[in-house]
Amino acid sequence: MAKSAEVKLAVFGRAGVGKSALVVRFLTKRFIWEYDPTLESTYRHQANIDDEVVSMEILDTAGQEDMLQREGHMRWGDGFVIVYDITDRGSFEDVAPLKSLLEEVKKPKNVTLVLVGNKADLEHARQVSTEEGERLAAELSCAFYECSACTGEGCVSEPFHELCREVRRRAVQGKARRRSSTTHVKQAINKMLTKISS
Ligand SMILES: Nc1nc2c(ncn2[C@@H]2O[C@H](COP(=O)(O)OP(=O)(O)OP(=O)(O)O)[C@@H](O)[C@H]2O)c(=O)[nH]1
Repeated sequence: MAKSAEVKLAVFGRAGVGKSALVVRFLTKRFIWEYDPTLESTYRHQANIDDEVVSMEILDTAGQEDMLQREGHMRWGDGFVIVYDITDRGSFEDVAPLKSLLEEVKKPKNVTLVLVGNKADLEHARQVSTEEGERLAAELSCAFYECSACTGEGCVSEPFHELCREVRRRAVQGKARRRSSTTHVKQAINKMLTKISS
């Protein structure tokens, strides 16, 4: 039987960058032109990723959420998609502060994220180059994708799947570390007991 895992993903980014459009494109392979500005929505989705059945809970946050809500959503998530709009430099400038807030809320080692530049179909209106996106992702130590929720170009599924992979990798590493430190403690106690009894 295939292994299974549950992963909670939250999607952040300035209002209007296309968070809802991306999530809906990922889940349904469709694009819907107009959405009500999101209050917040949660979706469930299952995918087979590297021979593991991954159950995702995806939270599409509201670009205009307040700080308290934002921090709550950051605490909730295991992994994060930060989205900017390649035709809106301001949305790109929001990315680094979002990462810093994530690090404050989660502690740096618990922040697993991918960066997505959306609206790649609007090349004529581009304000952020692909190289700038790549550079920022390198600074933030995360994977980077450019895509279009509108046309589906740039493989919209990949950021979500890669994020699940990274969350799972880190969970497995964390478990191994905890197991090895438990083993060390057990060995130390055994040593002490051997000494006392000899
Ligand atoms: N051309 C183009 N338009 C897009 C794309 N993605 C989203 N849009 C449009 O951008 C607008 C905002 O999209 P939303 O998905 O509502 O953005 P959001 O980030 O969820 O916004 P909030 O819910 O207010 O935070 C809508 O009019 C979409 O049709 C894209 O890839 N290309």
